Amino acid sequence: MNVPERIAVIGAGAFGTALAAVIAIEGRAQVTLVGREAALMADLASSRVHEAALPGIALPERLAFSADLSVISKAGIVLFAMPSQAQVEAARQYGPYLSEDAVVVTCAKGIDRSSARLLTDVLEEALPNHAIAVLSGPGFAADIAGGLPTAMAVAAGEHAVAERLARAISGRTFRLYASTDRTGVQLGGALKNVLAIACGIVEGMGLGDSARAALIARGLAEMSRFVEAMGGKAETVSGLSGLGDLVLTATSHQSRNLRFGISLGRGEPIDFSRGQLVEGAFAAAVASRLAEGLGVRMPITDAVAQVIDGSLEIPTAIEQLMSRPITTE
Ligand SMILES: NC(=O)C1=CN([C@@H]2O[C@H](COP(=O)(O)OP(=O)(O)OC[C@H]3O[C@@H](n4cnc5c(N)ncnc54)[C@H](OP(=O)(O)O)[C@@H]3O)[C@@H](O)[C@H]2O)C=CC1
Ligand SMILES: O=C(CO)COP(=O)(O)O
Repeated sequence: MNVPERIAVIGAGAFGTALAAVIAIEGRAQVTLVGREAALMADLASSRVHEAALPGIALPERLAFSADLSVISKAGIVLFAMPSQAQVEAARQYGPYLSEDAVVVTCAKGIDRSSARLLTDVLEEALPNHAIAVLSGPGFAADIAGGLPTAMAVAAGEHAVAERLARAISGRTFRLYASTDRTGVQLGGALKNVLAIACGIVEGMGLGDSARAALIARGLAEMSRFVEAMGGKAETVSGLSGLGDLVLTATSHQSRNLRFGISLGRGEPIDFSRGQLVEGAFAAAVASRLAEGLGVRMPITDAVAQVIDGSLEIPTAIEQLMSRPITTE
């Protein structure tokens, strides 16, 4: 008889809670959602609803909640579901509690800003004795937790590890595809957020759906160039964590990145105090800098980075994008 996997999901925000819930509901793995606020975890255990992160969605009875870090040491699979810029700190905080053979899976969509390195690289350096994987792809936390059909990719250095993760985490409504392209899978998630901001700007300015489609197609082209230059595979970009997530995030108002772009395009003040995480606002500048160093053209990402840092006005950005030299596709 197979022993059920023990899985710890660290980070009790929208995505961590959704992942923990969708894995727990299958009953094949023992899942604990680990948050850093003991009072919240106790409340979740009794109410079975995370009103702040996933309002109105019932969390399964089988899901355990804890703020006690010792539960991490019982897990063979540990998901890091906190934002990108908190992942390095998380490795420091939770590394000492990991069991010897635990696989760590980053579920964030971004690039480490302070080091300008991939999340899997910084995690590997911080946790050298652990296999580091990445889970990314199209899927809003509310859809996943609500039991709507969703599919994502999980990539590890070794195919057997990626397959083990895909089997342990997938269920009837949430399906994972195994990959060994960690670079492609994580950059797909990081870059689609930047492109979703660009699509939001276009929507906020009322430039039309044709402009959005052009941005998606040209954005995908620059994403492919960048992923290949960083050592990933162009074919990953045409999969779930590339085209799939780009189409979702660039078109759905559920996306925080798209909504952020819409506010920029309308010239509305941006209120970060509402606690809305906009990963693309962090990734734009670092991707743009990395691309420049690699000699890769990323005009849309560059423009988003400059609009966010205030060095480029939106009308000028659009004029620049439209007046680039005529080239082949
Ligand atoms: N929401 C979604 O639909 C999806 C999100 N993602 C990705 O998942 C990541 C997280 O996003 P999301 O869940 O939406 O964000 P939220 O803002 O909803 O939640 C982030 C959570 O991370 C917690 N956190 C931050 N730092 C730490 C830490 N050091 N240790 C433990 N917990 C920590 C926060 O805790 P506290 O409240 O205590 O600050 C908060 O609960 C992002 O990279 C996002 O791109 C991926 C797919 C879908
Ligand atoms: O990554 C997501 C869906 O796949 C969530 O997108 P936002 O972070 O823009 O809300």
